[in-house]
Amino acid sequence: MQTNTAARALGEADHVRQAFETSSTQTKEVSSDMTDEALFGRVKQRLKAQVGADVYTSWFGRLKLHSFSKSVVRLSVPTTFLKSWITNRYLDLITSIFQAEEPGILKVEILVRSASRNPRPVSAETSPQATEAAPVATPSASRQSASREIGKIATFPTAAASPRPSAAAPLFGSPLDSRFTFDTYVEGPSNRVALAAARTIAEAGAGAVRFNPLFIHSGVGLGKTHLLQAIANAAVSSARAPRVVYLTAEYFMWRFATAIRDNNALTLKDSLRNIDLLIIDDMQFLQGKMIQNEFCHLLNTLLDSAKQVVVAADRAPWELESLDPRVRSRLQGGVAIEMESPDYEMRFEMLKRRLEAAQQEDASLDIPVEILSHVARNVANSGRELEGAFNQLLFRRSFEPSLSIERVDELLAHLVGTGEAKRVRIEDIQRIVARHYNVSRQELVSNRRTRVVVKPRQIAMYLAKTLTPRSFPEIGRRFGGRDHTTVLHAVRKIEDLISGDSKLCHEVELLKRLINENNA
Ligand SMILES: Nc1ncnc2c1ncn2[C@@H]1O[C@H](COP(=O)(O)OP(=O)(O)OP(=O)(O)O)[C@@H](O)[C@H]1O
Repeated sequence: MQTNTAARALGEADHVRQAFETSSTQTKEVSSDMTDEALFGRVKQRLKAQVGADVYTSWFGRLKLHSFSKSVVRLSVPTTFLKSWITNRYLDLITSIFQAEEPGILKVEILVRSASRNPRPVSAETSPQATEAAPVATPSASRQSASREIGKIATFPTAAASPRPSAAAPLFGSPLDSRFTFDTYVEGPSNRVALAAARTIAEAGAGAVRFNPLFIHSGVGLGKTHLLQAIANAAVSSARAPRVVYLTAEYFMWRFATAIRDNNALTLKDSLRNIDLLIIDDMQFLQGKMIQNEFCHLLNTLLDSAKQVVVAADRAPWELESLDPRVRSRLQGGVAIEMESPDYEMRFEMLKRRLEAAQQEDASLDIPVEILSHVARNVANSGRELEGAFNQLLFRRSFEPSLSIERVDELLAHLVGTGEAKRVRIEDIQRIVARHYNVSRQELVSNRRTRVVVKPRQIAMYLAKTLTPRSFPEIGRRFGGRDHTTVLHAVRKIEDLISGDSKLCHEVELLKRLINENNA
């Protein structure tokens, strides 16, 4: 019985399995005489012919070829939103076009450009040896380096960074990084509620379920993994010794696909049902009908037997459109908490703590407080960028002992450039759209429902979603306290209109240009 199920599952989960076997799969090599760009050019032509010029311009105009290795093609786009939009709606089509052009291609991946351009710098704190000691078989390094997982040291060890394993380990799953604890987590207004919920769960005894599931969401690099691992680290080292499993969604998929292939899915399912605390990171990456089905069963079993589940993703549960509706609905049944960007005080504190940790290993290390403060003021996007800035400074100071503020600016220009000052702001979008349609910004965020205001408002919401990393609820708040479903509706409506109305499509493209120029 298990064999039959597994055989069926194997067929359905094939794409997942293949994704994780890039290094060992015997696949036909892509012909060497074919230039990658030429192939990509042909794929774009076919794609345009299939979806029409307007849709193509709206969604694929900024699609670029990132890399081409054996059977995997990686494409890049500038925003997470575009990535998820294209992945959810067009990835199958793009894959089939690539395969029609070149049958050796097994998989197409979409990456977010900024993440692939700025891999996390090698930390002074990481040891190269540790990268050799991956505790479990892992997906190929090439997949990791190309994915948004860059810098996620606590999940899959990569060549760029590796975790410091915890002394206490969870049952199985992704390794925990011992540095990701509540003690090293900086608290502030943007994460206070999430942190309180996380502490409560880590401290609760078995069965003392409070918020179930707890769903934490935020933009990239804002501390979700750190918080999730802090829960796991605290729980596994507590006297109660609950059975804890921490997994990224990708690791969950890989474990399942491997278990199905090896005919031991039942054992895996049994071991997962017998736990006290399940923590899943990067939920947005859970794919595949069969795998989602298995996840749904697991979720139901754990929730129904009052076992705690904690999930994190880069967006709210109701925005996880690629998820099976049953999974989404169970995830929505708990408590969802959004974390926002850290403020200056939090950023300064994060840098200070990093310096203190580095000084414990080398007391001679020092970075003047005015430089820390300057960096905290200017590198404003995320904890990950701050970490990159800090490592850069530490590295530089070993051979440039007296760094001036100007030199710091020079060294960190790439990070400052992506900071809040240069990021597209919702206020600018509202101002530019309002001016274009001859309405006031106040009207855009007001309750007025006349046609002359509704359409520009919907366009502004659509642009806010496509040009900024803000979530639907956050955009709703910035548009006069509207509900997230109103924003979702506006984005869908404008997308539909654009695909059938070339005049509107040009208008929106023009607005995008104006906003980007304003921001240049
Ligand atoms: N509040 C915080 N206190 C201390 N460190 C933080 C905090 N927030 C983020 N960081 C640090 O920033 C880096 C990135 O954080 P983390 O990987 O947890 O982000 P994430 O939200 O999971 O990112 P992604 O969306 O890419 O999965 C980590 O080194 C983490 O320790």
